[in-house]
Amino acid sequence: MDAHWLAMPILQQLNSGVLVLSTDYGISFYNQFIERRLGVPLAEVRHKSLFDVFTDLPEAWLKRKLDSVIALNAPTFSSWEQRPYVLKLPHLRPVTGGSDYMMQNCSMLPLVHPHTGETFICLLIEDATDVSIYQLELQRNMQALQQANRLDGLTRLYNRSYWEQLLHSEVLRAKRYHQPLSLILFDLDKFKQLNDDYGHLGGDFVLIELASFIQSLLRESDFLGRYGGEEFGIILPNTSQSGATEVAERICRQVAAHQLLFNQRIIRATISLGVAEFNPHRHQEAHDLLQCADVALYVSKRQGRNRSTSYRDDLQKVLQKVN
Ligand SMILES: Nc1nc2c(ncn2[C@@H]2O[C@H](COP(=O)(O)OP(=O)(O)OP(=O)(O)O)[C@@H](O)[C@H]2O)c(=O)[nH]1
Repeated sequence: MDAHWLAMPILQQLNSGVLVLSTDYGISFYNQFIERRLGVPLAEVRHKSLFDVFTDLPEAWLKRKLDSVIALNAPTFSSWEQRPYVLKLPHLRPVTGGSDYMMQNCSMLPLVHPHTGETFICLLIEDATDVSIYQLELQRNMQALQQANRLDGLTRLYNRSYWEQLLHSEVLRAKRYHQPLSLILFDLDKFKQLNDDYGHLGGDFVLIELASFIQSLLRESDFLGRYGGEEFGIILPNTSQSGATEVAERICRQVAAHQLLFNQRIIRATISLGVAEFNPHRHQEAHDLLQCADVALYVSKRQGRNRSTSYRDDLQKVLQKVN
């Protein structure tokens, strides 16, 4: 069977765009897929330059691509992920949730006329709008899920496992670049009593409010996380022990002065804090730093609470005295 008569109807019905160019970028043909979206009949633009008919074409990039198709006599491809579209065409969908223009995969193929030997370039335009929308939606969901996995459900601070990962990375960074790194651990004082006085909801309220209050006192480069029930940690990159001690004392004062209103009752909470600096000569890993901050926090508790203690080697002796 002679199949030539099939070509044109199929070309016109295709659910992809077909655009044929001469080597000087003149339009020789486009099918109905492109004609419908462009809104210009082919007869009006035949032989006109592609760059005069389609606005906003990436001219330099596209000319390089088209010239290479001719020079190498080999096809080339551009995906929507590299460049959202080549031809600026509407996507004809009522709702996309994304761009107003059709996302495109575009193949560029060399063609040679069988009788005249003349060379042409064919652009095959595949509508990738649906795929791009699903993919972007998927990426957004993945990011939201990843973010949710990192956060503590009650306070929306970093949860323990993610905060520990951050601490681990910061310890590696401090070791590698010889930068100071400090850690503050703090714990709400007499929180059991607070829960008894105001109920578990009152306790939760205090945790949520103090988390956001303390977050507001920190630099954006510090990492505040919920370490346990009413215990929290702050990683302070690029901060020496004296700097971290100042931060801890300021937080301690401001928390004690902060009034929380719960069910028309004023709650005053205090915290105890322990500060330690990473010491690359004595600490192997994050765990060693955590231990020092924990000892300092313990001393704050034993010495009466609502205070901050900086780690020193003789703290163990201090503890023995207090005990
Ligand atoms: N409301 C509430 N309470 C919590 C949460 N997590 C832990 N707690 C409570 O926090 C209290 C901690 O009590 P303790 O470890 O005895 O310490 P404390 O009463 O704060 O005493 P000190 O730490 O010695 O000042 C316990 O009663 C826990 O039930 C939470 O998410 N919400």
